[in-house]
Amino acid sequence: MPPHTISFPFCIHNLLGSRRGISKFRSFRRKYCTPEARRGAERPSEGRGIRSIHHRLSVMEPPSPPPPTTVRRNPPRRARPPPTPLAASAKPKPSSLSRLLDDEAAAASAPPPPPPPPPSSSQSQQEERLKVFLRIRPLPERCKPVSRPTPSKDPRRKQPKHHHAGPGEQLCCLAPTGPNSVALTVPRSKLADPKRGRTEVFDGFSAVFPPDSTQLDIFAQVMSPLVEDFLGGKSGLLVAMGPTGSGKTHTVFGSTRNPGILPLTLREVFNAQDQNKAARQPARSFYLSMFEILSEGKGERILDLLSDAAECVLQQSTIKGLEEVPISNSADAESLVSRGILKRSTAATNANSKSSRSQCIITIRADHKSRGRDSGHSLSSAVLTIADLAGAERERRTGNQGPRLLESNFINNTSMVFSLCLRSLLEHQKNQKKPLEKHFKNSMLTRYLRDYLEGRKKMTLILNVKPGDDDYLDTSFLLRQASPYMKIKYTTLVDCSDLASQKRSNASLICQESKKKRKVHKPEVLLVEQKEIVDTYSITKVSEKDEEQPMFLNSELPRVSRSEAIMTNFARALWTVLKQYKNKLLESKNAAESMKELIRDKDIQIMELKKELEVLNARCSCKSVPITEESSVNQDDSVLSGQAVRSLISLSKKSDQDDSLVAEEVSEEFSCHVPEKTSVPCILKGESDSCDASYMSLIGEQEPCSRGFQPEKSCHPDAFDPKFDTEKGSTKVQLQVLHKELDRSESFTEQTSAQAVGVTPVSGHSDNRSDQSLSEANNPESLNSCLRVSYDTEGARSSQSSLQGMVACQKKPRDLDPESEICEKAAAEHDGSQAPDQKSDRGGMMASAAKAAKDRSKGSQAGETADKKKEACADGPGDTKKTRRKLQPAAAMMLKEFTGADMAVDTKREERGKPSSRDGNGQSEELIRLLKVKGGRPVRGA
Ligand SMILES: Nc1ncnc2c1ncn2[C@@H]1O[C@H](COP(=O)(O)OP(=O)(O)OP(=O)(O)O)[C@@H](O)[C@H]1O
Repeated sequence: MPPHTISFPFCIHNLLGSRRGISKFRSFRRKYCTPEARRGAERPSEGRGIRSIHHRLSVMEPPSPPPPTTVRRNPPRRARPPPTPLAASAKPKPSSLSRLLDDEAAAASAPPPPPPPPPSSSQSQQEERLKVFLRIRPLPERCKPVSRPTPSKDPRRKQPKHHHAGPGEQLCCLAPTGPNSVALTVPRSKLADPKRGRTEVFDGFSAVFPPDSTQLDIFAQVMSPLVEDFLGGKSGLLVAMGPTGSGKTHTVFGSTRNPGILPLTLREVFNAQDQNKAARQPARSFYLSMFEILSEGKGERILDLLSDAAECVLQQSTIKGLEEVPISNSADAESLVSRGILKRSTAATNANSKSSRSQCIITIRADHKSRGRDSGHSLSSAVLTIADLAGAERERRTGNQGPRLLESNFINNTSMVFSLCLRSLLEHQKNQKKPLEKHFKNSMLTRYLRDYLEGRKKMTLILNVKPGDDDYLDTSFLLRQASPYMKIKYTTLVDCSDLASQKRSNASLICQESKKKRKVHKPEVLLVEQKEIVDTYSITKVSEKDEEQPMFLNSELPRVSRSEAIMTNFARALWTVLKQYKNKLLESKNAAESMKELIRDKDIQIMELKKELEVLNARCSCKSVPITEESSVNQDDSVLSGQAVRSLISLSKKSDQDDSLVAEEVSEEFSCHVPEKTSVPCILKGESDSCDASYMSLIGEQEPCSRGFQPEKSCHPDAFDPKFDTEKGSTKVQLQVLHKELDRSESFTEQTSAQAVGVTPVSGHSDNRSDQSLSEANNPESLNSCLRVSYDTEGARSSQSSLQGMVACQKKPRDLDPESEICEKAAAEHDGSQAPDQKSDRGGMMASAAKAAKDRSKGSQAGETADKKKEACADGPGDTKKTRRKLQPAAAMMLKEFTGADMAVDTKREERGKPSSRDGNGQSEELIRLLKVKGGRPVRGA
């Protein structure tokens, strides 16, 4: 009995030899042991006791090693049988004879079976999957390959002993197990338990090329279908992937003696071209471009390998600045490629003596010229792309350092991004709810190959692997990574590979989608709409074509939605900016409106002032001023002015001490206008005083006329203090007075002319000397002379005698002018009371008016006087020219001087940033202007 069939307690009982144990043992043996075992157990040689146990243990077989684990990846699926109907399955099984009879009868009566339906194009397209080929590179010659025995499936079979590689030998970890599968065995050194082997079988490849495969074999199976599609107008891509030194470059470019896929493709293409020419089919023109994507430091760069031009720029999936060289035969094309290979950046690493440091991409573009010309449709061109990627590297194996290490990082990153893109596509296809991740954005290579990586164009992968034990990790990683890609389906391939037309079709989709949404968000997509109109116009033909491709449209929806989102965001941003501009416009519009209103108000004010002025003019012209002077027109100016000044000085001497002080200030101020370089400075001081007085008397005379003031109140000389101007409205009054003066001058001239013809003007004050003197002062000629004294040095010289008289008058005013005393008395009598008699003494009226003005502006005069003095003094030297000008009519000149000084003061105040008191209501300037215009009018008789 085999010992392993007996449990331990029974052995003990057997050994003990007890009856009970023996009986139990026998019953157990009868029950569980085989007859052979029973016979063996009953053998006489195998007695009882310890000796028999030892014997039994010695004959026990040694334990066999555990069977190796085999993992199958991508096993081919078997088709399930169609489910049988329940009724049929419920029937009792017929006998074999009856079955035969039934079959014969059915074959005779049944119609012939319909032929299997041919696979439709859509079905075949749906079935089309990403082709993944595997090429196993031969081991280097120095390494003698040692084949590892394939693991036996029978666990009972004795497993062969592990073969240890001798010197110069290398074990292979990868071996093809069929046309589409390989077995990857974990090397012993990598096994956690050396006694347990582990093998992975990768199945489902389009083809597995063993190490002894030739380049032609590869081309025939891998590249030929792509070339056929390309010549048929379809784009295609072949990507060579694999770890460094696995033979990617060898596979793509080959060598002179052993040309790779690219030279063979070029030969194939031009062979087909020759055949087309022979068959007189429309010829195509081909263009070749070759560039590399490399990393020098941080960023990625694109370099054209066929031209000396430096860098190219990647814009979406188009490379700007890339030269496409037209090729007419394979030899030229191959030499071009050879030159490009020489330019490609390579470096020696521990893993490969000529390791590629960049991703190299070669494109062959076929232009269908004749088709475009004849039909008038846009040209379509197919592009065949071959990409030789730089192999993933392990730092430990390559021993890279410094810039090489940076290159390694770039290469590995690009490989990873490429793999992620395919992985995402696969997962998206498995589960449509999973979005297609935008991994392509993370590298230039994937951005360029976006259409292929998102399943819109056909791609083929060729995995290059090294079979050595040392390369197990690289090989395992690549196989695990890439074997799922063969499940990627091509359901929606783009027929037309023309990038421009594809973009247009995308635009048309955006247009259609936006049109739908426009109903909902009308104002938001207003700007987008305009853009879309242009797009729609330019893509009419394409949209017609799109209607015939519902499948394509379905696949484009995610992309379109993304583009739409971008456009919507753009439109929103634009809308916000426009809103802001609109608000600004409204603000400025409101500001303009308010300004307009302000201007309108000002205009109204000006108009009112004008009207007021006209009314005053009319009133003044109605009231004729008594002019008692009969022949003073013909008298000497100096005499007249002397009389006038005399009378005024007498008035001023009658005023109180404060008034005289103010008058002194005023005289000082006016004297400041006198040029310093005058020849008679000592006289001018007194002259100016007298002139001021006369000037004030003139204005004072007019004031009751124009404003109805009481004559008793106007007898104060301060009434004509220039500082009175600072008060609001005073300017208006003064200028009105001046204006009246102008009118008076005119009327006086008229009267004078009338006197000359014998007409004596009627005046109630003709017998009054004071009035006479005032009327003399009112005379333009006398004024003229007075001003001549004040402002014109030449005039002062000419009338020196009269000035001397004026100074004398100033010294003894009371003696010289007793009339002034009377005036003063009258003023004192009527001071503070209302005496509307306009025919009363004008000197008293002036004095009272001046006093009232003085009281009003006394506080503000002190500061103002100082300012004015400064300003006037500053203007003094500049007034030299003024003093030398020709004599003008007194009123005009006075007005000019007055307004000019005011204007100067105002201008300076404005310059100092202080608002002018005269411009408090903005009317002074306008009035001055008007009066200037009025003053500039030629005075009759002047
Ligand atoms: N199938 C092959 N038959 C003969 N020699 C090969 C084969 N594959 C590769 N080789 C040789 O192996 C060496 C490395 O190959 P290759 O440069 O093509 O590797 P690679 O994958 O392009 O490496 P890398 O990614 O570093 O550029 C070359 O000398 C090449 O001749």
